[in-house]
Amino acid sequence: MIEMHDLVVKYGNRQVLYIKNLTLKKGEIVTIIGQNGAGKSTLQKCLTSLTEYKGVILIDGKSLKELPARQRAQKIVYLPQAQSSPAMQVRTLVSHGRFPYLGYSHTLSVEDKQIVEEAMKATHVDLLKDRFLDELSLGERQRAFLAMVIATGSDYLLLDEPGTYLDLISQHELMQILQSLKRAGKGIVLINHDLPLSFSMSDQLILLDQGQVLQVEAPDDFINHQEHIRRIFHVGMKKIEDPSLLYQYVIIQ
Ligand SMILES: Nc1ncnc2c1ncn2[C@@H]1O[C@H](COP(=O)(O)OP(=O)(O)OP(=O)(O)O)[C@@H](O)[C@H]1O
Repeated sequence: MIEMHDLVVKYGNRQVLYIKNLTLKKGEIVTIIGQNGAGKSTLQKCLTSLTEYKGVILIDGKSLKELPARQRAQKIVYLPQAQSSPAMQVRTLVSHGRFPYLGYSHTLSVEDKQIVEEAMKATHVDLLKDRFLDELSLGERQRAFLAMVIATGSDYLLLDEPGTYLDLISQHELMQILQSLKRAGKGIVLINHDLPLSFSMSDQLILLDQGQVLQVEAPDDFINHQEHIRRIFHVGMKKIEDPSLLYQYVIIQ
């Protein structure tokens, strides 16, 4: 479980995040929604110590600030929205996911190699493993970074718009991968601007506005209390229980 108490982030004198209390659980997909600049990425960055913060973040009962880097990396991994493309092959990038587990020799064990292979298969980059990242399409590169994140085996995966650049089929496959990681007990924390998708695949939604949590509820409860959604996004949401629909939630006027 990730617990946050009195979390404050300031850039200069400007406070961009204040969270009184918030809990994220394992075995759930939680999506952070909100307008541009609401503080979604800042919240994810705090959880991996990429941004300085005041307050308390506990990961499975241990203070994030006191967790050694290696243990932190085994617990929690963050995939930002935009990545650079280091001059390396796909297989090398994905192997980096195993770094927190390597000994002094920095060599991958048979098990590490198997985990890397499985992660590449899951995101369909196994056929691209010898290719260099800067020679890949944006969607192929995104899938390679997702494979690296999966290869970490971390308990919590923080993904900022993981579907960016993915075609429709790859997006759908990504959702299935995330659902299976959730079933395996991982805590998945997403940022997503696609409301129907966020509502359809999440156990909980966190609505952020101007750096503060306005609402934390399951999608069906958001449907029943959607004043904040309407004010912020100027649209409403509706659930349509039709099994032929890919997403059971749609945007309405
Ligand atoms: N390094 C920084 N220095 C100063 N201000 C920053 C910095 N990073 C973010 N901010 C500001 O903090 C606020 C929250 O930014 P954040 O990136 O968390 O928003 P977001 O909800 O993820 O937005 P988006 O949907 O556009 O990605 C914004 O007002 C942004 O301008």
